[in-house]
Amino acid sequence: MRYLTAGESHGPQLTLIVEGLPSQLPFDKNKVDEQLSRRQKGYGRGRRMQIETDRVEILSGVRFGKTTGAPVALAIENKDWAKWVEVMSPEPDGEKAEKRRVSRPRPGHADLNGAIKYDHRDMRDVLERSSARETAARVAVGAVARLLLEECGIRVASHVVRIGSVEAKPSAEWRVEEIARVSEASPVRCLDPDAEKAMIQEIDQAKQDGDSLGGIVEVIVENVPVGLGSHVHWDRKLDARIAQAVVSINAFKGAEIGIGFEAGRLRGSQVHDEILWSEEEGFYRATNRLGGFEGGMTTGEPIVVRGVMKPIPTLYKPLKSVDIDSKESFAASIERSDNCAVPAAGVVAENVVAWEVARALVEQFSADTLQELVQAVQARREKAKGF
Ligand SMILES: Cc1cc2nc3c(=O)[nH]c(=O)nc-3n(C[C@H](O)[C@H](O)[C@H](O)COP(=O)(O)O)c2cc1C
Ligand SMILES: C=C(O[C@@H]1CC(C(=O)O)=C[C@@H](OP(=O)(O)O)[C@H]1O)C(=O)O
Repeated sequence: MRYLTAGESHGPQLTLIVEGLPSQLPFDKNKVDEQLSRRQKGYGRGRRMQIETDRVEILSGVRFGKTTGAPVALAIENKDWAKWVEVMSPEPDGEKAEKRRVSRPRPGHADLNGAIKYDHRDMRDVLERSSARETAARVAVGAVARLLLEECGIRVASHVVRIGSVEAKPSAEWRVEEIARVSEASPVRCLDPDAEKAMIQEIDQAKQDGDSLGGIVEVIVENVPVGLGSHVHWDRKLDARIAQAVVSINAFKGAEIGIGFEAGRLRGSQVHDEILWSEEEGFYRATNRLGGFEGGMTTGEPIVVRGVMKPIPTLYKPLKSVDIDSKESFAASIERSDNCAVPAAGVVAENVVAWEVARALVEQFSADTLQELVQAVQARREKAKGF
């Protein structure tokens, strides 16, 4: 499976194409819309999220509620476009756009590098596409992948484990359903009520100071069959693909699987998960410190992946930058921005991870139809249990 997204932040719409889905997959549009609406929430978001109501329009690949096997094309409207029609015009000589040219690059955003690379004197031509508005399209892609995962009994959830200086207490034994339910009820998508309060306070304080905040999110995937991904080639290692997917989210600077960087500090006996066996379960691990992966392949234990998001680059508190025309130093000023998007980004992370797991499934098993895939996954589970 593969996908493409297109669309500018203030253009008419985001467009996405998912290619390679099995046929006969029940396509519940409401479930896709639900993921989009989750991404719009979260404490710390700016005014744009009050303007948009993200929903998909199905353009192809679905008929009478099921996928046909053809590429699925979806569109998400940008309601804000109505105010940007002239500035975003594809016609030559946009006078209004010329007057509103962006010549002041924001430190930490794509503005300056993109302008130099693509030879744009109006950095709007960069920022429109580098905007995390695009993550709405990626969430829709992941939501489609989840329809498929659900049919295979695989569940995904996420929660926020850090915002700024506030860290949530670990929630070791929680199952995916509980994580999903509790995080959903929290404005910062956090499982620890004390940390939640402190996170909200820290976001408010940063906003008051004209500053922004980042944090860490954790994604958990449960009921994954053994042996997704492969040790035999670098680009088939599923843990590596997941890390790439997470770091590709706007403002994400790192990913770790299981205990991740902590593993560098500990001894082997404290890191590796002992292998056990029982009649009912077959092989299983006593612990899951390696986050569900050995040799780039799933162990059957939950996949646990964390991603770190840097603070939002657009700041009310001025940071020094240089105007690309006058070459004069200025202190950046802005109109509108999120000041913390970690809770929303957790939803993005959840969905990009879901996509990678679904892609691995379809790549590995016979999957022209949903039924073939479900049978193959079941067969793999039985094989692992009887091994
Ligand atoms: C959900 C989400 C919302 C974001 N909102 C903003 C925002 O309002 N303002 C901003 O400057 N950056 C925002 N960002 C981050 C920028 O998109 C990102 O920093 C930029 O594309 C540069 O890419 P890089 O940080 O990965 O280098 C957001 C990111 C995410 C994931
Ligand atoms: C539009 C979204 O996020 C945007 C991401 C973003 C950025 O620079 O990444 C900047 C802001 O854009 P605007 O200036 O239009 O308010 C955010 O609102 C979204 O998440 O759907």
